[in-house]
Amino acid sequence: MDKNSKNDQVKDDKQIGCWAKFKSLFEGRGFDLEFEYNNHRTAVAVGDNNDGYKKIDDRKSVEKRTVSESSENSLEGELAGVINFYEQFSSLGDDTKDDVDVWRRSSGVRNRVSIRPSALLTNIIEENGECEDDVELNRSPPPANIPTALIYSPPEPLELLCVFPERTSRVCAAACSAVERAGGEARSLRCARETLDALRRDNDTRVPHVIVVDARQPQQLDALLLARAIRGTKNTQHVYLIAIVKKSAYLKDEFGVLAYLEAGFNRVMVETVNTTAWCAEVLQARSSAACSRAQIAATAALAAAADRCRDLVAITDDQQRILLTNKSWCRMLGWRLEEGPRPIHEAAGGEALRLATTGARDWEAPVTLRRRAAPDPIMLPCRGATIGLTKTTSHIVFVCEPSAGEGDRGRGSLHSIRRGSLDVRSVASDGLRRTSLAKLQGLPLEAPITKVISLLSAATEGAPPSTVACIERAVDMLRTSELYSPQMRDETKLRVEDPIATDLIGALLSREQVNQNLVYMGNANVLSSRRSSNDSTVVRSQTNRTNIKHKTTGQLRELLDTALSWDFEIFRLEDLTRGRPLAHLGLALMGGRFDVCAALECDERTLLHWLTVIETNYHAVNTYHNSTHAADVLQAVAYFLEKDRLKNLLEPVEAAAALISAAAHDIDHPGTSSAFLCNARHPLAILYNDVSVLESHHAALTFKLTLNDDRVNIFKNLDRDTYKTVRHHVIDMILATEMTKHFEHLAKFVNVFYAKSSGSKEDGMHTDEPLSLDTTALSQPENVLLVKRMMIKCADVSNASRPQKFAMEWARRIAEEYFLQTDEEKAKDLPVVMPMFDRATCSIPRSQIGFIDYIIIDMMEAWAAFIDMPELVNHARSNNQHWRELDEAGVTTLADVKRVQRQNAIQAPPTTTAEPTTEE
Ligand SMILES: Nc1ncnc2c1ncn2[C@@H]1O[C@@H]2COP(=O)(O)O[C@H]2[C@H]1O
Repeated sequence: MDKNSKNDQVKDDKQIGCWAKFKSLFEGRGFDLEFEYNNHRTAVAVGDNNDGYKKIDDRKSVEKRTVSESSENSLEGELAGVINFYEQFSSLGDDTKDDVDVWRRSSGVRNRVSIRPSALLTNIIEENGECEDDVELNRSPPPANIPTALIYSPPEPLELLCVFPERTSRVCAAACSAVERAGGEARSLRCARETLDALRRDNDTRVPHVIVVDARQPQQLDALLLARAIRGTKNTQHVYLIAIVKKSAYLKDEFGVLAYLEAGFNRVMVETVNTTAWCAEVLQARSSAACSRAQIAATAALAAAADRCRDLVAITDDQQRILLTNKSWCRMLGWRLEEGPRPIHEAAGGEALRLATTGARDWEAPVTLRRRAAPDPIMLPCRGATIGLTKTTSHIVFVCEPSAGEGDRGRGSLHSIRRGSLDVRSVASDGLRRTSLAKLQGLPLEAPITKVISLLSAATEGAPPSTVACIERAVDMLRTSELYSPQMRDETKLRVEDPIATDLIGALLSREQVNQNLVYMGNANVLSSRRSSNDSTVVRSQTNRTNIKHKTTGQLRELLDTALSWDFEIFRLEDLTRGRPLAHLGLALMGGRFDVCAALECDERTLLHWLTVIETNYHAVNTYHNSTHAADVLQAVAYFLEKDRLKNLLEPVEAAAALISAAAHDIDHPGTSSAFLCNARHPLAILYNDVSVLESHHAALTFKLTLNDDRVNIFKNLDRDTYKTVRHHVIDMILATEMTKHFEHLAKFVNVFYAKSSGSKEDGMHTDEPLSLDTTALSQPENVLLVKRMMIKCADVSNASRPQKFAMEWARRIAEEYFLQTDEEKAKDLPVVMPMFDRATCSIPRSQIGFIDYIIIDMMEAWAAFIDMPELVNHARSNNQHWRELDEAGVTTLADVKRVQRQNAIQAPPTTTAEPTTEE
């Protein structure tokens, strides 16, 4: 074929392909069309009301082409219009390999329809919405190995359509009579127009098995043009097309058949009037057509199956260009339902792809998939296979198992988890929910835990059964929402052996002690009169109290000089300051050593006022949760801040925030627990919805008091951003003191800063392995947050890690406070949060042993190694031992403990009583 005729052919292709699409897709539907070619929008269209053809050039000029009246409704007329359009259209470029994109606007929605004019099979791709039927049938070649059951097709009466311009054609008559002899049915038509009309009309009911086209008289019937038009019509892929040619023409050109085959004919046949020959011919054609139809239907069924499965499926050609993807693939990776052929490596990588490219026939390996909406790839287990009828590969199939998804997964098996539905449609039946869920699925959101589960799931592939079982267990645990909820390591033993410890730890760690079914108490202020009322925020005026002068007597000064030692005499400070240790110690540490005033750009006077207001809002009547406890926690935080690890880590403003949090962390503590407040329906519990009641109140009141009055507002000179940062840190640290989240904070800290050093057992569940400190994670701010939380938490319960005499006094004080709560609960007929903490029966040593064993030791070990302060653990262990000895010695009640304390005091060198040093 010379270049000119080739070009003509190409042009014909375009015309026919386009025409066919016009006819089958747009006719009568009132579409507005735009064509995009080589990304150059220009073009055309069939007008809304069949008013002609428009040309819209570069979206600016609109040229209307009206089909002449005379040619309207005729095949020639329509073709003429389309040819006119295409002449202009093809002048844009001659690269016929490119798809032509047609933008179809209908009901305000723009759909892209992609047409490849030069292809025998015209692809139609709809960008929005579901594919149309013809898309399903056209889009992929049959797989190489279609199961025979799927392609079995029962014999059916033969349908023949003859297209012969000559009414009295003998060839046509012979063909028709052969069909009748074979028990089939024949129709004959005379022109292309009638043929195409009939095909469209009967498209769903009577698509013939065989169409015979008379190609002997091109002037009367352009057989090649018609063949292309037929192939461009819906549901005609399986039709067996026979071209009838003259013997002379047939014999003239040995490659002449190629033009027919390219146009869509299946066979070129020399004219014959022999009925027997025709009979054999049509029977063979029927069989071939039926087989082709069954294969196409089977392909459609397999494609539908792929679309409905939750695995992500992609099929490539031998060049690894993706030809077909299923809906899960599109949803998960953010692809459109049908994308033009694109290299798989744009979407996938990893071992699976390596195996696919090295010619493996069948493989299972992890694949990494890139999602359009998310920066990080996901790793999934993938099974793949190469398909080919012969030794050469025609297709490569990738089936990737989604990791845990929504929907109907079963529990307990990794397999079932991996099979968790990614198909959000399966979990909702109504369209609205489906849409919004589908949107959610497309959001670029993924929690790290999801990635972890994906990775773990991928790691099971090919792993030994013991490892798979271990990973399954791990994934099961990770899937629970209560990742950090406390689980006592030896709960049974604790319960059986020590109900007191169980009581205490249970109360500290769990909110379940709260009984929601209580009878309403009537009076919301159920706090006893021994505690200040906090049913409304208490902002006590400090006017009659403020004049604390930063003047200290010699003794106090001497004591404060030791403020940064771990055996700091906190109770002596309490005495020397007449129960106002916080302001003094705060001024010494925050104003002096840590220069919080410089960090916050406030003067010392403001700091002094602030400390005073904060201290005033602690309840001196509380035996434990008073300002001495606040001062003690402040002192511990200051001590920790002096450690090299933290000194080098925290900015001055962060250190200031830590000291502020420590000082204020229990402000206005009522001396009863959050559980008590919830049970009593206290206004604070109502205000904070029973969630983190006390801690929320401490944080909120701190800011309320601070911001209320310029004279105490230590934040007043901070710029907006710094204030926000400080506020964030203070709130975060105060909230971290909530004991129900104890294990959450501890586990996060340990997970981030400790690595298993060696000796890990195969099942990975062994917990007593040596941990080695790894501080590389400190470069990330969110991990520094974990450090700060851990710091205030350890400070908050550091009393058990103090030298023995301090630990004992704190234990006595907290026990007293617990007993008071129990007294009050009983008096008010409230549920008793810690029934074992009854002053008559409770063993204080045993409560301390439990507290140290279950709360203190692990945490202090982690923290002590981090800041290099072994005495934290040493003191805790020796206190534990001491309590055990006291327990064995029969020490039980408060009175017993006090007696021991007195004996110890007599044995210890006397301490001088200090003069009060503050002026009021
Ligand atoms: N030595 C101790 N013995 C028993 N419980 C304690 C001891 N020290 C602190 N706690 C508890 O630990 C809790 C930590 O947070 P709170 O300060 O709110 O309340 C504290 C007490 O309930």
